[in-house]
Amino acid sequence: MKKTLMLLYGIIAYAIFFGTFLYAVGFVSSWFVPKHIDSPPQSSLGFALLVNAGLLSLFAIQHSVMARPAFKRWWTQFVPTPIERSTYVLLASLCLILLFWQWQPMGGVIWTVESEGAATFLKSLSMLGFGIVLVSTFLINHFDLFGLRQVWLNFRGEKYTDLPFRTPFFYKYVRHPLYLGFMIAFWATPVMTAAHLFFAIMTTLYMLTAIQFEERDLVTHFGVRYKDYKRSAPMLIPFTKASKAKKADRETSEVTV
Ligand SMILES: C[S@@+](CC[C@H](N)C(=O)[O-])C[C@H]1O[C@@H](n2cnc3c(N)ncnc32)[C@H](O)[C@@H]1O
Repeated sequence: MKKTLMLLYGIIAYAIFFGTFLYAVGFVSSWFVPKHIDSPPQSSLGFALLVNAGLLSLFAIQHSVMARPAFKRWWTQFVPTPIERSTYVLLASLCLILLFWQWQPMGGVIWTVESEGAATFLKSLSMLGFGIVLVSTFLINHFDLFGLRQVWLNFRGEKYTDLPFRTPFFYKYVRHPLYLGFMIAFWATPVMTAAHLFFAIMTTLYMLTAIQFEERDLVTHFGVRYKDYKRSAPMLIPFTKASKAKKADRETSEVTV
């Protein structure tokens, strides 16, 4: 019974996540959804900046703090391990739903691309970005990232096994294709408003920070394989050299010699 309830919880959390992801596409692209990033402004610029910064920070803190191994060790004293990831996914979705609901549009256009061809190109690029995000989750393991694998294994009475280190497809070219996909999706727009620009800057800064924490954990978890990967694949921009990692490595070996 308990296992069935956990499976149900995982499925509901996943469904809420998936709906939130679809809404996010509409929210950022100002398509189809009742409230989007550039809905008509209702408050002063100062108030809007304050509220939006708060909403984005809440998501960033939830997403980063709850993903750290130390937090997970502490938290699983209270939350059963099989539903830890589903709960993380559910809380992240709730933070995003709050953001969509309370977002304060700002008005003010920073740039507009007049050419119809260029505008279509930018819109398509943004969709491609979201596509890269979705494909990347499947390259790592979509059902594990969103908690379904954990509740399914638990339901079947099977032991959870950690995901192996993998570098399929996009991961051969960059170490963080999922974040790169989001950056493309958020920056590629024919009409860049103040609200959209603020969203793009804040989320990009957040992802650049999150990468630092994530890579520290990945080096601890995968050891030398991830260190080698940092030397061979660039962080975000394909076909650039992973020079920073090389330099850091050189400095480490100079210190240890
Ligand atoms: C939300 S995903 C983002 C992955 C990556 N930062 C990206 O942008 O594509 C985060 C999870 O992916 C896992 N992960 C990241 N790179 C990986 C790799 N090369 N092989 C296996 N798991 C990986 C980490 O354990 C982390 O829990």
